[in-house]
Amino acid sequence: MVKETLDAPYSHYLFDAELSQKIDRRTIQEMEIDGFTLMEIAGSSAAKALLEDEELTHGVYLCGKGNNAGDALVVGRYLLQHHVDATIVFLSGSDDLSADTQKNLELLKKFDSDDKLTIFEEWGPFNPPEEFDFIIDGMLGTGLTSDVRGDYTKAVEWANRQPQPVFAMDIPTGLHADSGEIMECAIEANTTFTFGGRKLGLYLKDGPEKTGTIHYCELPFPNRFKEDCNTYLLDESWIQMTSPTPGQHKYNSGVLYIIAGSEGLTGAAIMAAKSAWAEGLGAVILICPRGVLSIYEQTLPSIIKKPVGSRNDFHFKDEHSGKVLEILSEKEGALLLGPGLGREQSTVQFVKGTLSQNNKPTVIDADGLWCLAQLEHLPKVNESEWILTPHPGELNRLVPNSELQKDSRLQTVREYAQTTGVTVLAKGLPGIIGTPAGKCYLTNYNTKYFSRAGSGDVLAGKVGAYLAFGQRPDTSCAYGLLKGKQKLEYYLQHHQDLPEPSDFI
Ligand SMILES: NC(=O)C1=CN([C@@H]2O[C@H](COP(=O)(O)OP(=O)(O)OC[C@H]3O[C@@H](n4cnc5c(N)ncnc54)[C@H](O)[C@@H]3O)[C@@H](O)[C@H]2O)[C@@H](O)CC1
Ligand SMILES: [K+]
Repeated sequence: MVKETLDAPYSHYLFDAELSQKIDRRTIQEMEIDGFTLMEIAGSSAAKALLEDEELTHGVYLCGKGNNAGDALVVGRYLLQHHVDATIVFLSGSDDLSADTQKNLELLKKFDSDDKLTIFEEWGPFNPPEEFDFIIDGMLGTGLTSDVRGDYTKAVEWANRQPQPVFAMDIPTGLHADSGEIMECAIEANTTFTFGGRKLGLYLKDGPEKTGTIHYCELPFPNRFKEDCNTYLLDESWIQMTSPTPGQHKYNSGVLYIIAGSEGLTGAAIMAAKSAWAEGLGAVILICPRGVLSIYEQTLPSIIKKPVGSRNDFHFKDEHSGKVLEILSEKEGALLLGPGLGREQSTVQFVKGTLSQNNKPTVIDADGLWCLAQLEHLPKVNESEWILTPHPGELNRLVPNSELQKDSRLQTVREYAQTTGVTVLAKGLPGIIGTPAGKCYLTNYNTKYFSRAGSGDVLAGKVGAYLAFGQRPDTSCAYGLLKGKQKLEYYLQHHQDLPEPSDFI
């Protein structure tokens, strides 16, 4: 199986406000495409999409005084040409608009030949038209620098109360473009048209609750200006999962060793093993304490079982490391360690002893992560490739001082992956993959279904399977996440109730 790379298309690059502004500036200066032209392209693409999808008759345009308002005015002009009335409300007056926005206001007035345009210079006297069928949010975009206050708050609250759909320019007003944080209040958009590059804040924290459908509109930014970007959106539009070609001998198509399970926690090992096996591996080899072997004999007929220790061993102990390393050395392949290991001190020592002499590409999940958090250093052989799959609580335990960075899970994941040289798959909304090279990939779907006990074991099994097929760590994480999404969507299409973790296998 050819190793895939995770090269996102430019449409899936995620920009923070600084990068957006920098690329705008460079395009204007070095490409000599002026800001007015960029605004024209932004607004006209949003207008075109609106005209294709909606039957519109009258819009209320809420405008600030920056370029975000300019985008809204361009939309207004195009729609006016299609006989859609416009009521414009300026929240900070129209005296000191940005230059391109001012120019667009003049232009809009010239296009109004039959009194289809009404303008309010401030919020106070604004009187909504008797009938209107949509609202355009052009109040604040990437230029938001502080909490939303005063008339802006009133306008946001008014818009959110209306039954009519709200279409946001670039990013819903009040949502921070970098963090996805709500700055006191934020527009709840039905659709967000995001220009030139998707804004990070659309996908982080409160973002997904506020944006509605995200519509990306391209601007003529040269690709080379985007190379500073190091965060990308992961979705199935650009990652086609290649299925493995089964090898001639069954061990040719991938071997995954699993070190998991202890008394009372054998379910985790069973879920992980079944999940990995379902991906079509040549062999899944479950290494277990001999005391729990009989449970697996009954439940995992297709899985090879390799017990260690005595019949009285119900969890992994320090002294099992030697035998386990011997088993691991028998075949090429990958390793998944962690689900259901338990938290005995002797297990922590076992994990340390085993990992410090293991060269296999390795996924570490659940109790495996708990054990790592008890150790002063990661017991990692220098060149070995590791994937850690923490949920938010596990991430906090793993990363020293992560309290300080609690506000930015993205930053925590990026820094941890870079400084430790491991790939991190952080579960949560969004799911984040962080690579040793400092790149991050975000998911854009709701992962709440995966937080039920058992789902993490299934995900770890999938990620381990792709690693065993020879995929790179970042690609293995992406495949695991997207496989989960596919299974979830299929389940929700065919059932009324919530999926069980086993439905993701
Ligand atoms: N060439 C460009 O720069 C392009 C910019 N575009 C649009 O322009 C936007 C960025 O424009 P700007 O940089 O002018 O910024 P904005 O239009 O987002 O807002 C900036 C203005 O809002 C004020 N402001 C900031 N925080 C506030 C708050 N909490 N309450 C009230 N007022 C506040 C600022 O003082 C400033 O006057 C993008 O989001 C995008 O919509 C697009 O037209 C594409 C091209
Ligand atoms: K906006």
